[in-house]
Amino acid sequence: MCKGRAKEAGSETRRPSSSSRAAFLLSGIPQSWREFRRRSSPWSLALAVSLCGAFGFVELLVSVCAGGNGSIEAAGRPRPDEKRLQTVGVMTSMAILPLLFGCVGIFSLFKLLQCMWMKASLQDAVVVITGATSGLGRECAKVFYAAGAKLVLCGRNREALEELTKELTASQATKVQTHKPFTVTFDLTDPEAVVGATAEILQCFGYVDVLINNAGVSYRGAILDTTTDVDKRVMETNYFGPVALTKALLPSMIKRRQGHIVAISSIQGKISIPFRSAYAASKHATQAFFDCLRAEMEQYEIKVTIISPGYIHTNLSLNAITADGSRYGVMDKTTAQGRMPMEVARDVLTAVVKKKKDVILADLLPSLAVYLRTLAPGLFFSLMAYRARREQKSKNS
Ligand SMILES: NC(=O)C1=CN([C@@H]2O[C@H](COP(=O)(O)OP(=O)(O)OC[C@H]3O[C@@H](n4cnc5c(N)ncnc54)[C@H](OP(=O)(O)O)[C@@H]3O)[C@@H](O)[C@H]2O)C=CC1
Ligand SMILES: CCCCCCCCCCCCCCCC(=O)OCC(=O)COP(=O)(O)O
Repeated sequence: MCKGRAKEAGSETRRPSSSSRAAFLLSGIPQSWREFRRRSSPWSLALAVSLCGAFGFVELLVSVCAGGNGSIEAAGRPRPDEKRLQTVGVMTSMAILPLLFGCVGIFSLFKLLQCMWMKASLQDAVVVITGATSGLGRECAKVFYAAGAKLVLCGRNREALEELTKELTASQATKVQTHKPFTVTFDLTDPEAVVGATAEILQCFGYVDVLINNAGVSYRGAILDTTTDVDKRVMETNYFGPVALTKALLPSMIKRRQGHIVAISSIQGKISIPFRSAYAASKHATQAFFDCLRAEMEQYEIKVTIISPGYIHTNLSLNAITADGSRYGVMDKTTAQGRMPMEVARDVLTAVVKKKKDVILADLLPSLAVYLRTLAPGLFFSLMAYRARREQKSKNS
């Protein structure tokens, strides 16, 4: 793609006509800035800013050493401490800008290096993503694909997985070497299917480096109205399925003494809110299981990351199941106002690369709620009871 892009840009600018040159000159600062940014790599920008800072700083030192002495001498014979004070004053007032430039430049260079290193560590890594047909899983597929990972995309809907594969291989917006993803279709609630799928997954590349347990379903309902079948279905999808898949893939990871298991949990794996009993229970169980797994797997050098996002703008509420097992089918306001799944997927990638153990990806209020639950449980429970009464009232009216 980079080659393709360079060609396009080259063909546009190789022989600019006088009218296009004039148009470029007249197009104003915003367009020129955009053009400048398009043509210059972030590396050269960061380097330029650092050099500006370094150059400014050196020039300042020279001028203070040379010019500073002259002016002080011309003004008579100042006392040595007066001279020192003047020099320090000039230095501090004039050094701020170049220092700032230097710091920004060095910070940008550091960030770019970090970004490069992060992406490089995923080059050719075998990454399995469950629930890749939709929402966060789909966006994870895009960011890991763009980082050069060898993907195994899992889901229940074969066509959706094939469509995603086509979309990924058609997009070439990456400089790294990419790989055509494999797809494995299975239902996480079917234990036999999970066993079969594990064999298929291992056949794709022979091993797995990263398993992202992302697939999940949410739930809306009052405990008193909810059938146990519904509780089981949510637990099977969000807990027993991912646990079975993880256990089935672990022996091959242990053999290689290498592997990384990721569980996409939820803020609701840390706090429970009313009318989400089955969902919150499944996510609390996820948190507990993968915390235990992390401890047990350390000796085999297998990493475990639990990610607990707040609301994300996906189909989760639409696909949620209700007390009687039917599809909820409503895009909740909280979901619609959630973070963009692409942003969250990037944070997932960062957490994987940095081998984080436990990550909360939520706004301030849900994050504070987690602390409130621990530090002042009584207050938290009262708030949740109030919330339950309020929601019940609005449902009844
Ligand atoms: N959206 C949000 O606000 C938040 C989401 N999360 C978590 O993020 C994860 C992804 O959800 P999100 O993208 O939001 O929701 P979506 O409903 O958009 O995606 C859910 C994915 O899970 C798959 N899935 C559901 N049931 C099964 C099953 N029985 N077997 C196999 N695959 C299944 C779906 O596949 P299919 O196409 O077959 O239905 C789909 O790909 C979930 O674990 C969710 O709990 C966490 C916090 C907040
Ligand atoms: C010190 C002051 C603290 C104030 C805390 C007040 C408590 C406010 C309660 C906030 C509750 C936040 C709930 C967040 C839930 C969430 O983010 O869930 C993520 C999901 O998994 C979404 O699934 P759903 O199906 O429920 O849409």
